[in-house]
Amino acid sequence: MQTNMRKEINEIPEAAARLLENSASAVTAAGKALRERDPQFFVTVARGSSDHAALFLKYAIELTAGRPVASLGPSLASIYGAKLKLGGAAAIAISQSGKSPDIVAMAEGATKGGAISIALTNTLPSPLADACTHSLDLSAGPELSVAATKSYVNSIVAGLAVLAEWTGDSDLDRAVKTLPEQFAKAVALDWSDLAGDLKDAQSLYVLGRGPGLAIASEAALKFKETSGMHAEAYSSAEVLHGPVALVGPSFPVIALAARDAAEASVTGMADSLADRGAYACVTAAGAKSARKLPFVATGHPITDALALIVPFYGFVEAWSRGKGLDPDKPVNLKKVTETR
Ligand SMILES: O=P(O)(O)OC[C@H]1O[C@](O)(CO)[C@@H](O)[C@@H]1O
Repeated sequence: MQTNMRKEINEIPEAAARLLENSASAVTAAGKALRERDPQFFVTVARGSSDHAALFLKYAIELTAGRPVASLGPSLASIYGAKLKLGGAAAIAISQSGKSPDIVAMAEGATKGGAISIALTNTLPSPLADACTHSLDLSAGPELSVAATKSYVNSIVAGLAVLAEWTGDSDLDRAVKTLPEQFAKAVALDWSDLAGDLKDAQSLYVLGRGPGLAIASEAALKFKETSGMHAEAYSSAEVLHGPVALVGPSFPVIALAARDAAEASVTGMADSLADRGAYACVTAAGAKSARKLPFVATGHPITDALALIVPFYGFVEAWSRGKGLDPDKPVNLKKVTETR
């Protein structure tokens, strides 16, 4: 019998298509509000997979719109009661459930502080949607597996749709609209060869750059959640500032290169680690020494990174089962994590 996680990975293409269809008017409204406000900077409010979606959108906004984006620690509002001055800013709050108290408190604080605030949530109505000036229904459908998959992908698709609408970036808009078909190709990719390569590892790094770092962060979290595998995400530049000392034959590296300006540097990093005797693999056709992982080239530098998570999800779900674990029920976790 298929796990819920596997079923939900298979649903990613249709969930993205449903989101794009259902959210058209909310995307238009949020884009219009951003054009009117012309925010000089953004803040994000999110935790876990949603925070990795926020990191992806941070790079996408900075690269596309040239506005800096900062991640807020929710304790600023929920514990410290800090009053942030966010006039002239926009806030993006992301949560599948829309109800973790600290996320809601921080989103409320951002709205009260003067930000135009956009909730990206799979649950409407929800306290998070109520706390924000705008909300978008992620339309991912019920997500029963504790490990988020389709809601993570749809959080990013929703944010990119708003970004394209706000900035009038027609290339990005076209790329977002083709995502359901790109995801359908990505669902069919097979990374199962990795299982044998990683079997002796106790720990590993997932590397990326730009939007790919957000995908690497999400992949590292999923290794921990579903497979009891210690994994950390690093920028392929940051890892050189110390952490690379741990890499070796039994401390592998998975490098997630997208077809963007960072492709050569991420691939070069994977090749140089492989040349030094480490196990390294990379999503790049031009890799010389690192093992090549298959990927879908979406034709747009930002959506290209997003498509990388789909075959990874498929791999990690199977790997978890192969270890005798249930990826739907990670140890010590519940579907809705409420923090304060
Ligand atoms: O101060 P808090 O609420 O514990 O949150 C800190 C965390 O919040 C984030 O900024 C967003 O989740 C993380 O990067 C950081 O670790």
